[in-house]
Amino acid sequence: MLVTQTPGGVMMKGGDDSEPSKIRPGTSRRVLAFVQPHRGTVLALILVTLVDSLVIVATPLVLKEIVDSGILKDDAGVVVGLALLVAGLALVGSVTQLAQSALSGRIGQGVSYDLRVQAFRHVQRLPLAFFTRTQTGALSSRLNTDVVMAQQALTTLLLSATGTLTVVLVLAEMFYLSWLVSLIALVLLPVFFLPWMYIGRRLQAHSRKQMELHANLSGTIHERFNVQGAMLAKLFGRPVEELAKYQGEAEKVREVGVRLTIFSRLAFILMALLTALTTALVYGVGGGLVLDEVIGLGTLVALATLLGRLFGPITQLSSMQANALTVMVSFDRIFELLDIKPLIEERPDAVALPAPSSGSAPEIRFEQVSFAYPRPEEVSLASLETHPASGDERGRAVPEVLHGLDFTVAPGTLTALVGPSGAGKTTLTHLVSRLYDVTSGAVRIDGKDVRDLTFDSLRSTVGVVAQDAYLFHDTIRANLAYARPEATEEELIEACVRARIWDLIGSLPDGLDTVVGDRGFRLSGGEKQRLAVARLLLKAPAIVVLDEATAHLDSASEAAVQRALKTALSNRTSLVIAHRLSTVREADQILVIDDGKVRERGTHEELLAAGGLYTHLYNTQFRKSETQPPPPGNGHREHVPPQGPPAPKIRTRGGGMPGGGMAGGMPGGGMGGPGMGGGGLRGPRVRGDGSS
Ligand SMILES: Nc1ncnc2c1ncn2[C@@H]1O[C@H](COP(=O)(O)OP(=O)(O)OP(=O)(O)O)[C@@H](O)[C@H]1O
Repeated sequence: MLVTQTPGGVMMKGGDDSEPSKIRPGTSRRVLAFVQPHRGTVLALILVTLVDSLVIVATPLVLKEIVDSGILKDDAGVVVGLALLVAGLALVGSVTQLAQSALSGRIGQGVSYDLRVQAFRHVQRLPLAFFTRTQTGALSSRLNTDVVMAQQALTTLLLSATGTLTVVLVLAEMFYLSWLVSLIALVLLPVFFLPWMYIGRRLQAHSRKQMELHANLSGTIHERFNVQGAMLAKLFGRPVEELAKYQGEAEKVREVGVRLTIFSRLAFILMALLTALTTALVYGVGGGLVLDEVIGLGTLVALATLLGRLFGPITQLSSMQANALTVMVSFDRIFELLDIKPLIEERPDAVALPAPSSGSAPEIRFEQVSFAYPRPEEVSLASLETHPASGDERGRAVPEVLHGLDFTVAPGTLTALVGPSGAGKTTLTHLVSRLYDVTSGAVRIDGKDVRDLTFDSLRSTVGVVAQDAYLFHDTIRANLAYARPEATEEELIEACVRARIWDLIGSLPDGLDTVVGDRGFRLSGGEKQRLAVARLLLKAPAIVVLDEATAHLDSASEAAVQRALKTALSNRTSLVIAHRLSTVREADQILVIDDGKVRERGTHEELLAAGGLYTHLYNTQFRKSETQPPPPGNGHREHVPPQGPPAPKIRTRGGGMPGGGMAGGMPGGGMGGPGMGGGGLRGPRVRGDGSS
């Protein structure tokens, strides 16, 4: 282990094939803070080691007495009595050794548990921007490999530190018995010490390398063999090249594994050889001293026994420095993660948003909102990015994506966002749920800046349905209950009925207990979105942010999704990134976003009449999204009522009836199916519907 002092800390290089790591100042203090809660166990470990060391030094003394006072004096009683004592000491020694392992394990595992939990809690608090830059494999390696390394090195370090006590006591006893034989016994130690140090370093470097390689392998498997990765690889991948790359990595694992085995065995052989050679030397020289009657036979036996207990702890001492540095490096890599400041935090004086009174919905207000995505160095670690932002990028100013947005979404109304790709629509919606915070200006809900609200109240007020709904690899029930764990079976079913997905779930052999597959891939796009709507309905937020699916669903599925969404949006304030004509026609307000600004605003008719960017978008995008009448439902798809002529646009106030029957959640009712107007998202609005 090469250690260099640098102005900013200590550099450690663990061998040719391991990267040098810089330990930042203050790391040892932080490591000690983690050990501090376990100081009682550390004390117990020291006490147990003391008992063990006493047993180790007592046994040779008893053996000496067996020889000198028993065997040489022909006293069978002494021989038997002392032999029983040796057996008793051996038993005590076994118990203390077991206790030593248990205690050092408890400390090491306890510290790694604290570290793991603290790191997980911290990563949970990091903003979305962190996850957009970080490679999951690198993060999981930091949370697993480094924690394991820290734990293993800390456990070994504790054992070797307490082992010092044994070395001191054994050496003291050896010199007390015969300083001459003891000196001779230690003569070979320096010869073996250097190879030992070398082997220790290689062992450590190789085991670190092996952990990194395993992390790489599991990263590759995770990326290539999740359902989306597998699909991409099947469609575009080059299996031969990919296999060759994997083989290359697996080969490195094999090579490092072989070297690890050889070096571990070498360490063992070296130690056995040293003990054997020293024993030979001690008997050779000590035997002569016995013949010359300088020392007694019992003393020689005691010395030879002590030798066997000396080299183990000495070997551990030789790797103490390396272990201490591994502890520091591993901890420091986790501290680095813990030191990323969560950009988006709940203020200490945050207030809960009062729940809207029944039948009312909150207002959303964007007040001169400008936004730039955070700079890489504010949100992530270069070492966790697959292709770390270059030094240039990390220092550079980031361009503003949204500029001075100023608009209001009135309570209970639907605002549709339209605009060219990359205009900033998704970014804008992220500011409502605080996935990002504004750079200047404010987003307010019922007059309150979202940054002043508690996370809990914001989460329960704002519900989001993304374009590609994410589902955990779990049962439908677990995925739904994620929104509201306390939901009853009846509530789950009701949400599914209202989201137009119960027909499907009810027809599955396992019903709600069906596993949806990785990321919900066993469901169609439309089914997944309806499941996401059911999840939203269970959560029952007062504000809905929705990104309409652009993917082409078949028309029956499309109709079902539209009607599910209609239920989801009724009586709620909604901000919808619109991709369908039916949605923009139904919207109370359309905001045309272009280059991060609101270019035009108004209703569908007003904007068409103005003949600006909206008219262009209408001609190029929305007209195309008009859906054809759906075919009759089948098997998995729910029944869709026959399509009538496009229904006139119906506006209702105060929960009026026409066409808005969907809000009640009854399948099949509604505004005459999907398509222009009739398939719109609007259910009955309670208030604030100000259009003609
Ligand atoms: N995480 C991010 N970090 C940095 N820039 C981003 C990030 N996400 C989006 N951008 C940039 O912000 C701008 C607005 O993107 P946004 O996704 O909001 O557009 P959009 O209008 O929703 O587009 P689309 O309709 O194609 O989804 C784009 O220039 C995009 O490249």
